[in-house]
Amino acid sequence: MTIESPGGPSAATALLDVQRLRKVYEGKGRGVEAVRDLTFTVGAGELVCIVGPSGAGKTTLLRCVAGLLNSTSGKVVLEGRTVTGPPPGMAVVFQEYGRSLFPWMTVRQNVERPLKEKRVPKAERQRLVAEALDAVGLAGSHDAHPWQLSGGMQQRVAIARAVAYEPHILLMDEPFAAVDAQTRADLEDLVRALWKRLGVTVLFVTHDIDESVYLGQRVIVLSNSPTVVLEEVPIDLPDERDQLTTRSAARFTELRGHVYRLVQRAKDGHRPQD
Ligand SMILES: Nc1ncnc2c1ncn2[C@@H]1O[C@H](COP(=O)(O)OP(=O)(O)OP(=O)(O)O)[C@@H](O)[C@H]1O
Repeated sequence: MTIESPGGPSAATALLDVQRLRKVYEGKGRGVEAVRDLTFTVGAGELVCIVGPSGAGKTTLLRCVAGLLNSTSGKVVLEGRTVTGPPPGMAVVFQEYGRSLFPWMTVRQNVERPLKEKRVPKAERQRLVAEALDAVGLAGSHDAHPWQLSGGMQQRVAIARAVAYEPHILLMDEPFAAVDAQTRADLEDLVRALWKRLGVTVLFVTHDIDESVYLGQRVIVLSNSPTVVLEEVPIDLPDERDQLTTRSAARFTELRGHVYRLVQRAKDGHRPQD
């Protein structure tokens, strides 16, 4: 099987540029080196997935990219500016939708809240909220409260909230890990549809190899902690993807097998120079 050499834009043309990122958690007496040396770029409008074994430092990486955690060394540059706190052009969807939505607010109020903080005028806010809820298939649930919705619907609200904010880049940290398989498939297709429709750049972290190949234009495979990039795998599947045809294509199986073997080697402690 042929896998083309790593893709990815150059640092000069990248929307997101992660340079030699290192993160050591300082504990009592000793530090935990979660991320050793991560370098990669994401171009404007790309959909890139990150996979790696459990504990590989995926969440640590995403929190550094989102400006929620300071790195020990190296830097994250978004749209030409070094990230030192949550950047204005970024939205994040976390795995724990239950905790990310305010239970006392309606769906509409949850989606609207970041727009109020951004001081978007009322009429514009109403339009953005209605469009975002429509786009995720929740046009009829504006006045519901999160606790009245299923887990999958709650995650749709979290996605709508991120999309309404009109981010330049959307970070997603294992967003579908807690929903059932059928809902997960629907939400994967929703992410692809929104990405195409809105032209937003997406960085999607998952431990699910099939999901990374199905969603991504490129898959960045991380080594075991302390983490480095093991390989960047371009996903040369047709742009039109659907759960049945794409997942049963021979090329999907090849790519999935390739990423699977990389992750297995990562679990065994393989490093790029081995
Ligand atoms: N606050 C912290 N203090 C100390 N060590 C931490 C902290 N957060 C994470 N770690 C350690 O850093 C490493 C990477 O953790 P991280 O949660 O980023 O990995 P992950 O790839 O997201 O894991 P998973 O796939 O299981 O969610 C692990 O060894 C973890 O124990």
